[in-house]
Amino acid sequence: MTALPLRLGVNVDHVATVRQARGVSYPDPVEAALICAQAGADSITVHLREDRRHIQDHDVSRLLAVSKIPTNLEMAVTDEMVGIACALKPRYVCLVPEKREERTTEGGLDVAGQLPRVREVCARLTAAGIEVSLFVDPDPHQLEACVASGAPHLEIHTGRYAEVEGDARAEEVEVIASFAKAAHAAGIEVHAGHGLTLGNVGPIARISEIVELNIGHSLVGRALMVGMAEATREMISAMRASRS
Ligand SMILES: CC(=O)[C@@H](O)[C@H](O)COP(=O)(O)O
Ligand SMILES: NCC(=O)COP(=O)(O)O
Repeated sequence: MTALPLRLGVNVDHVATVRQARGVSYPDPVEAALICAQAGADSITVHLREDRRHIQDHDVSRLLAVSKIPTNLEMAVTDEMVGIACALKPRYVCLVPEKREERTTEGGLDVAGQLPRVREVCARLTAAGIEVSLFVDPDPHQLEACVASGAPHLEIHTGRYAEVEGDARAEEVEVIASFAKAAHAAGIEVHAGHGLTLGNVGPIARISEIVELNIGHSLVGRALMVGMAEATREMISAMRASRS
């Protein structure tokens, strides 16, 4: 299959993590988002966690007011978050699982285990004009449920891929590639993200059915060394080099 274009969504959560460490007003994730857009990012991801450990409600509103590229709001499947999304109307919402005590998102959303609820939330968000994505592990059982949910997009959780090495990593690429192919064949737009870095993005960027990567922690870390614009440009180059 001819490779579809590959977009970069930059997740600016951890710019806010540095700000929240001191409870001050800087660094500003919205300012970072504008720099990423200028450097070629296609969208901005922010994860409004229930515990508000990094991104705050006002960050999402300010981002939506000033960003010229789409916002992808990651959020848990709760009534509070659905209310916020329906009021703010980002272009995209990605439904993710959340545990208060976790350091980061540990797995994909169990869509199959709560299909009626996910379907109802997808319908409410869609009625508000929002395109919904589901953050899932590359498990065929979850794909069936994603199709049944009515969500037009899904994002493959690449956390396991990022954690393992050697043969296990090569196997994980196979699992992700066949899941992406099946999801694309089922008419779902396929995204991927979590734990991706300049060093490991290549094999994932090479999967032709994946059209968007959402990358945050490693890119923000790299930006401490080279700046947000350069870190964004470096990632776009690495993605394009693997795609061609
Ligand atoms: C859902 C996901 O994979 C990322 O957005 C990640 O959750 C970033 O936020 P945290 O680092 O707070 O987990
Ligand atoms: N959905 C994944 C994301 O937005 C970024 O994850 P990470 O690069 O911060 O691990």
